[in-house]
Amino acid sequence: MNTLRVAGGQVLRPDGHVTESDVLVDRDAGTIVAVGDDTAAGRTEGDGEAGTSADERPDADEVLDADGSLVIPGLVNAHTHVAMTLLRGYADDKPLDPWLREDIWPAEAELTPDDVEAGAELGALEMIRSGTTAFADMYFAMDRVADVVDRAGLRARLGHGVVTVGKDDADARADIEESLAIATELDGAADGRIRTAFMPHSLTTVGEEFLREGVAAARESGVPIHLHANETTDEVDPIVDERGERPIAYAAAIDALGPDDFFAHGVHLDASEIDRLADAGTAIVHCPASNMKLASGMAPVQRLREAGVTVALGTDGAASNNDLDVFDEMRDAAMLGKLAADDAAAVPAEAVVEMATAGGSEALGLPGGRIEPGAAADLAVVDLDAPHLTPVHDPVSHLAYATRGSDVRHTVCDGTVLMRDREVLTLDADAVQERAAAAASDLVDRVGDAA
Ligand SMILES: N[C@@H](CCSC[C@H]1O[C@@H](n2cnc3c(=O)[nH]cnc32)[C@H](O)[C@@H]1O)C(=O)O
Ligand SMILES: [Zn+2]
Repeated sequence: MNTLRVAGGQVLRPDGHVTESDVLVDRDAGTIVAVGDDTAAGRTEGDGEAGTSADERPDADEVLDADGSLVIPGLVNAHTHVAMTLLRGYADDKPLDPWLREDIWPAEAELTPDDVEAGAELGALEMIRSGTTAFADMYFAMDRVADVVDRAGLRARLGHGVVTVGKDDADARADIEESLAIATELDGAADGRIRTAFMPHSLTTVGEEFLREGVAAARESGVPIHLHANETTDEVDPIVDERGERPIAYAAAIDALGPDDFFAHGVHLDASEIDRLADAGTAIVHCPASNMKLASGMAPVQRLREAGVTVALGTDGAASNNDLDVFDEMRDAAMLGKLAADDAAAVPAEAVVEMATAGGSEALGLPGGRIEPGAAADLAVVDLDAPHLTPVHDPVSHLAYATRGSDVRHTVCDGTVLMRDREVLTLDADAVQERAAAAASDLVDRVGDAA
């Protein structure tokens, strides 16, 4: 067996407890084979090594030193538009609708596939650096994004975002076809690390007949559905006015509410919608930073979780966040969840850590999210040796409230080390940053010329 040992750290186990353990990984299979309790005998279960220091354990083909560190499942960013890193800080301080129409969509109209690739590379770099190993992406030029995911070594669920409002029937249909085609073509790419979804942008930006057609085709090929739902009152009210039903009821009526589907935001949900989501098994991806920045509102996270809805976390695009750091998202989710519930006990530390790990994997239907034998070897190793992480009364508290993405020292996905001692191995960090900055500056020039 070709092995990787993550040695000498404290490990976050699926039950939320932390133990001093090594994690042994089968690099070829990309899975965890053993998690040892470094108890009196100092042995690693299933591996039989004595409790010696990392350097003295020659049995593994590769060793990652996790001394003084916390080993956690790689984080899951369950909703983003990763190439929007190019638009980070481009347009701020506006509500969703004018922000999209006046600033973002005109800029995206000038984006080339090369730009999308440059932005996706920058996003991949940022995610690896901050311990994220899996993400869901809704954008365009997705073949380029898939290529970046493959090279970067990440895991992803990818889809082409469809918008039909303002388009004639032929263009609208072409956008739907593109999303369905991409979902078929890219599924299983990057040695199976890439899965796909049909991704209509939202229930208001895609017309009903197109939604029905696309969803029916997606169901036929077994492809899950991802869309923005109940993000703002501007989006909910017209559906209620025109149809006399809430958005989640509408989603159910067009067969878009299934157990493998995952909806972003879910800010403005009433009790009947929460029940419907729970009954259908559709997950909600909570994006607290984006919801605060665009003043969209506060998602009822505590109520969703109590109802049994799977809740994951997403950053949304870097233009509405403005970073891809899931540690920030955990803290924001906890803070905002308490404020929304008017209860400091709501959305506690364990809940946000679960949402960022197992909840994310479950929502996306991707492996990972748990450190246990047989699970995918997707890991982040957090360096606890920092003033803002001292002392360590409770590591889970630190993950939710004090850790930053820059505290991650190693990142592993599918058994491959993507970052070792803060050096990203799969991407040339300097080149990626330079290329993205140049692409963004050219883009702004082109948008200016087009205006
Ligand atoms: N094929 C579509 C592309 C849609 S991709 C997904 C879209 O979601 C947009 N987006 C980013 N953040 C948000 C958000 O918070 N809510 C709704 N849309 C967003 C993003 O800018 C992008 O235009 C077209 O022809 O325009
Ligand atoms: Zn979004």
